[in-house]
Amino acid sequence: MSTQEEFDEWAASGKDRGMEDHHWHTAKDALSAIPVEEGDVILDLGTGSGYALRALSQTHYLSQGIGLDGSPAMAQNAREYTDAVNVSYTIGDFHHLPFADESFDHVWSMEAFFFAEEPVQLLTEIRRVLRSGGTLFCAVNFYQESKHTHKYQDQIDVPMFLWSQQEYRDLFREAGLDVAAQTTIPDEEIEIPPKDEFPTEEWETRDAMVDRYRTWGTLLTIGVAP
Ligand SMILES: C[S@@+](CC[C@H](N)C(=O)[O-])C[C@H]1O[C@@H](n2cnc3c(N)ncnc32)[C@H](O)[C@@H]1O
Repeated sequence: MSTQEEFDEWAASGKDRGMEDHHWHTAKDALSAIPVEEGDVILDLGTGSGYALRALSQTHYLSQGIGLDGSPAMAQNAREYTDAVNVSYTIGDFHHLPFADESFDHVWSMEAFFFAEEPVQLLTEIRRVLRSGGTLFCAVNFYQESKHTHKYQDQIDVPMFLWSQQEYRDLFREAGLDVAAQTTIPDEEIEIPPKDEFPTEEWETRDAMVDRYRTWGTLLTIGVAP
């Protein structure tokens, strides 16, 4: 199955909203750290339900927010979830961004990066469309150190790449971005049952669940265009 087909199915079955609810636990902290200034233009790559731009447009005066997604069904759902005039959603492949050089102040991407077939090409494209001083906020929960997320690859029919924290930093730099910061954001909202309730349907042990959500949570790597 192609990535587009997979996510078209997710959008049709309402999983886009499920992802939004779940990702919001840590996305809200990461989004609030983006140094958005009045009139900024923001790009959301692999936008899914488009919630990140909806949230930013409610708290900041954006000149424009554009969400790009490879799944037409995801982009269509995202359009239907908002009537904000300065936010739009478009279909496209994030390896070939249909935007002019230096046209964005910030790029946001959550839980989408690891679907790239050519991650360095994706980063190079992001570097190209960012203005000098512009930022990339890249949030992922599927990464090398968070070993209890590795099983996610078995639950989805498209290949995902598994980088370490160091590899994210190295590849950002290889694409011409400075690394401003890297941090992990714990998911404090997910409820973790007491020890005697394990195993659950999804988790073998309580320790595994704590490791996944509280210890490693979401990896946020922040790049800056020089
Ligand atoms: C796991 S979802 C995350 C959606 C949203 N960012 C969130 O936090 O809920 C990954 C999204 O990336 C999109 N995607 C995957 N590969 C893509 C590509 N090559 N170009 C554009 N979008 C892509 C998928 O269609 C999907 O909507």
